[in-house]
Amino acid sequence: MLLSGKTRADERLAADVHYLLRELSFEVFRGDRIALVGASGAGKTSLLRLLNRLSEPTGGVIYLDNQPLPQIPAVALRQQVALVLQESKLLGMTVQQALAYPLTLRHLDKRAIQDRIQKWSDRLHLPSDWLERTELQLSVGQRQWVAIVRALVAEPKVLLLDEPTASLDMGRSDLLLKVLSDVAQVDGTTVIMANHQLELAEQWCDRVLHLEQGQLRQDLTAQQLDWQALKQTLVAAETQQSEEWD
Ligand SMILES: Nc1ncnc2c1ncn2[C@@H]1O[C@H](COP(=O)(O)OP(=O)(O)OP(=O)(O)O)[C@@H](O)[C@H]1O
Repeated sequence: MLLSGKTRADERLAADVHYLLRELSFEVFRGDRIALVGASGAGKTSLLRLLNRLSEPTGGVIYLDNQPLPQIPAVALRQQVALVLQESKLLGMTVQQALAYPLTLRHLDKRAIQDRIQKWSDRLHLPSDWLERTELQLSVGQRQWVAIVRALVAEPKVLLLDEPTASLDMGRSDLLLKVLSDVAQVDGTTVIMANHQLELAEQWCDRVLHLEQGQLRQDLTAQQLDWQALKQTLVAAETQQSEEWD
């Protein structure tokens, strides 16, 4: 997957236009485990939304396997690039229906759908008594877990996660990071995870994209990155923001 080109301000409009993301250019590869980090408001969610075409860029092009995203039909794109947002909805479906939905869109037969759901429910220790529940009968963390299972059931090429551990307890966070490592290393899935919890990012990722005010400040391997300096930069940016908000 490649995001290239520059979202440049039209000079006439420059004074009026505020770009959420600017001059971003990077390429990600099969099996990458990428932590997307940055202070609150840096543009992490906006970038994830662009990568699965929930939003459109005002300039520049995003490619998946050399194909510009707008040339890929929406259903085909969503099968290849799955996004788990911070607050996921099951859209009135039961958990079972929500897990089956992306697979029915692919016209898999009932048996194959059930096998796939069973496989990922086992890998992610999804309790079977959740399957008949609706989102009203799930806690925020449980809903988040179902959304993660739903994304994995689809077995996408690229998995995008926005703060997936924010509502999870430590046991589930650890299990998630282990499964995400496995899908990247064994299945070749590219995983991009926005995460405020740097200690989790550090133990899991092999590469870091650091956004600052909508621009890519660092694109480094986990080994190259100075984690202590990154932490200080993020704390300073968030302190400055909270002073501005007060
Ligand atoms: N729909 C929108 N319209 C206008 N501005 C928006 C919209 N969505 C987000 N923003 C602004 O874009 C900037 C980036 O927001 P974004 O949610 O991408 O940041 P983030 O890095 O994910 O933050 P957080 O860590 O708090 O989730 C912020 O200044 C935000 O206020």
